Amino acid sequence: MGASTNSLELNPGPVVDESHLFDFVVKQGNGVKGLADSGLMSLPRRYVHPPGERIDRKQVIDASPYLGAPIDLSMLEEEKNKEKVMRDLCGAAEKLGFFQVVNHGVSLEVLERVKEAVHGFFNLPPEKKAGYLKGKTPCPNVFYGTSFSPENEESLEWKDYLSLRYMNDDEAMQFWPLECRDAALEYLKSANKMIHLILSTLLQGLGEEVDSSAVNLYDEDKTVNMNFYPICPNPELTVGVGRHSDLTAITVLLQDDIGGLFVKVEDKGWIEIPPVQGALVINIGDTLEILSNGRYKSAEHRAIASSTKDRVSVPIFVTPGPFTMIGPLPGLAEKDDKAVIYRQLLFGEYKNNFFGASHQGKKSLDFAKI
Ligand SMILES: O=C(O)CCC(=O)C(=O)O
Ligand SMILES: [Fe+2]
Repeated sequence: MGASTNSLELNPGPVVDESHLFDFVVKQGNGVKGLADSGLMSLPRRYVHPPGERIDRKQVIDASPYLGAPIDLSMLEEEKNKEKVMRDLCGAAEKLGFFQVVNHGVSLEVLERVKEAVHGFFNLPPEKKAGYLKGKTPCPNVFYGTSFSPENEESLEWKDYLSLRYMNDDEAMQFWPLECRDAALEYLKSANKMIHLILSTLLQGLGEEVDSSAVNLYDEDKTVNMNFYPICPNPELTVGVGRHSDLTAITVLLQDDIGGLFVKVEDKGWIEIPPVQGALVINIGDTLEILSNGRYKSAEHRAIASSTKDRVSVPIFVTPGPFTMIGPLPGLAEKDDKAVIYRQLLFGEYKNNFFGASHQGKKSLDFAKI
């Protein structure tokens, strides 16, 4: 390893100089990948999370009572099966807020290519990735980073990411890193139809007051994130991504075959979403919980790194544009015989608040509560 990529003196052991570590990982852009590559034997203290925040696999409960079989989306096009599939999708959104889908229109080849592209980008030399750090990146919709909000976090997360917000083809062709550009665009474009279909189905499930064309408002903005969780010396002491809910309407998540994604079942415990070859994970985000006045659940989830392999995941975050108002849809509270629990606010306000704090479970939703 050259001196330029490893300015950190890594004595194996849990304590390394704190400010030097932060500079090396966050500011210089070496990321946790840089730490992992430096031959670290044990987890630096800054990555150790309090015991209650760690994922103890022994405490994970059986998923089968809560997570159904992957839903076959092609059946939405068959008259005789349509009603049942709609009920399955809306039921999963109401109960767990997480489900898996198959026959979703994104081919296996596209899924494989995008996972490979994540490895391609994160295996670049650190100085190349650092060119995309916030403050250096030539395009504000394309940035590379580590953890979630390092400046606001007591304990850091064992994850690097590249965020690609789609505005138009010209911008993507010019600014998305070559190592992953085409694969990410192909993935996003082939997922668009499915995203629209799932969101319209979920909005229709909220009742006839909802005009299904409203879906265009809520899937206007899409960001592909490439998450990279390098091999970790002590994954049981840290988190890859801490307990959080997404700010989205829905998130489409591709995970690789390593596993390590956990979802909270309220009052019961945590289940693991098992990797299923060719399936995509869909989860409800805060926006849809707010629009549905709490009927659909934005589920708390988290992920863990592996001690033997680099793990990748590729979420597509589907959100309204910043100037779209979000709030419980008209008539819904009366229909569900419930009080109105969320206020009306601009999605942009919600987003600013969301990214201004560290991951703390579903606390993000408090900002929209009445
Ligand atoms: O890596 C995963 O499986 C989950 C990632 C995630 O929750 C996120 O990026 O919001
Ligand atoms: Fe998430």
